[in-house]
Amino acid sequence: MAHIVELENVSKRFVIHKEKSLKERLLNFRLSQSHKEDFYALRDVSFDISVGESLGLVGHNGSGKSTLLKVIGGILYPTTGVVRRRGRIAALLELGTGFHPDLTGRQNIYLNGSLMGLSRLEIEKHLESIIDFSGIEEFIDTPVKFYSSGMYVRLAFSVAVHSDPDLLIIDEVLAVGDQPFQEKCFERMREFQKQGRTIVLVSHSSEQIKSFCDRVALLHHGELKFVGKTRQGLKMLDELYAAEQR
Ligand SMILES: Nc1ncnc2c1ncn2[C@@H]1O[C@H](COP(=O)(O)OP(=O)(O)OP(=O)(O)O)[C@@H](O)[C@H]1O
Repeated sequence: MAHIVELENVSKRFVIHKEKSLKERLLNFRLSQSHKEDFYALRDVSFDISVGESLGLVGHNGSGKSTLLKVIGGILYPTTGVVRRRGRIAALLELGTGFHPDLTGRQNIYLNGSLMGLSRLEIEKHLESIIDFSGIEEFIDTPVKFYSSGMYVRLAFSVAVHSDPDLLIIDEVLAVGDQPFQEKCFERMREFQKQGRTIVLVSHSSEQIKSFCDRVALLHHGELKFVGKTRQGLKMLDELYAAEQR
């Protein structure tokens, strides 16, 4: 089957700042209070995502899921390794990504839509439908800095699904939407599945992953531990969690 994304030995390094203890400062005869350290959020991750599949990305807090989504979506460059992707991508990442706080909801539809690859004409064509799906027409001319997190997600999801993506990337964000809106989103995502589009979903809800994903990729401390059948991956995730609790 054709691949929409190929990841080859992808690593992502961040530089983190650490406070020195007083002892360390005295022993090193240095007065600076912090030092820099390399931290690998992803290590040597390789796998492919096939056209039309729904892949769940699972792992504990801090395991590298959001970082990997950003690398897949082209928002972050990998430090080493190669990412190949095809088609139009719509990414729903951390709240507020791709939005300007001082602009209104309506203005942000133009901003966000163009970031997702829509022309002004295409945005105008879908404008009413985007506003309608979001269910926040009353606040559409209010600056988004006054939006609740649920309102942000409503607008962001609506723009994303109207951008005609080949690959839809969704980080945890849907969790902040209320139950009826979440159901509406999953309904729309199921339509996407039927149309043969590809979806990558991060969720801490095993039920959501089980009911929605054909396969899962399991990250643990930045390393890919498993890619394959959803039930098997979720079982491994539980085992890793149990091992860490011991
Ligand atoms: N810009 C950054 N600078 C430094 N460290 C970062 C940066 N972004 C992420 N990290 C670190 O990389 C690690 C992985 O973060 P990431 O957000 O990808 O995890 P996650 O699996 O999505 O976690 P969660 O389930 O809690 O959302 C974490 O330790 C995080 O602190």
